[in-house]
Amino acid sequence: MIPTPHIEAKSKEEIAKTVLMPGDPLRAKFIADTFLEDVVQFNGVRNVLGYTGTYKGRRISVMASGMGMPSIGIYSYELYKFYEVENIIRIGSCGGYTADVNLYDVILAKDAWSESSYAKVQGGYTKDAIEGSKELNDKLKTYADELGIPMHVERIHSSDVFYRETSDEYKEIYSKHGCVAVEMEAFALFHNAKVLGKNAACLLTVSDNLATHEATTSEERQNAFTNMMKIALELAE
Ligand SMILES: O=P(O)(O)O[C@H]1O[C@H](CO)[C@@H](O)[C@H]1O
Ligand SMILES: O=c1cc[nH]c(=O)[nH]1
Repeated sequence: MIPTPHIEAKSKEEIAKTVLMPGDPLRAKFIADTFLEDVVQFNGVRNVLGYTGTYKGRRISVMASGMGMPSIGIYSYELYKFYEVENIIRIGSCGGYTADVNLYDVILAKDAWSESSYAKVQGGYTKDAIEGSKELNDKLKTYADELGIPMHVERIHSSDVFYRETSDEYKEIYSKHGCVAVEMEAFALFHNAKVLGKNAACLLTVSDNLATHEATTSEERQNAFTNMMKIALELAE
């Protein structure tokens, strides 16, 4: 089924086997403009921009996921299943749940904990946490070391809700479940990879902190999170 309802690339050859996936389409464009050569845009449907190019002479793609699990659920499923993509690395922003993670720190998700029904509804998976790919995570740890970029390797929270009516639940999610930060997509991405026999990882940059109330601007969230991008780009083949 190519093209798919949400991706207009006409053949699987237009997309590399490894895809970096930020939530923000303009972060995808920023990565293509800043780091890639010989860039070809393969998707513009709904302005969910996707590009393939080379990094240090090696091929890689970058495409946005949109925000939330339903959205990354669609894009990652179509990339894995119909375009035969093997590896998707989410590169997102996150909110810290503890003062131990500072603005701009990079976090590699060991696993994602969630209250979401995504995995149960999609494939009958009833546990509340899913691990990222060990193979991808080992490579990402090596690249972070080689680049001299410090990285936390921790459990994260994938939430369906950005704005909650009460503001203190994060304290229990941190103390009871061990999640050091919150984002909105990794649990669904890890689930899709698991059911389709593919690989997924998630690198995050701390954009704000619920414990300390510090925050970056929307412009910084789009353009300034380059450390996680450089680590992930090393996966180009
Ligand atoms: O910066 P991105 O990758 O979009 O990730 C985070 O930012 C969005 C919320 O502002 C959610 O998508 C969340 O997961
Ligand atoms: O999902 C997210 C992302 C960044 N910051 C948050 O508080 N939540």
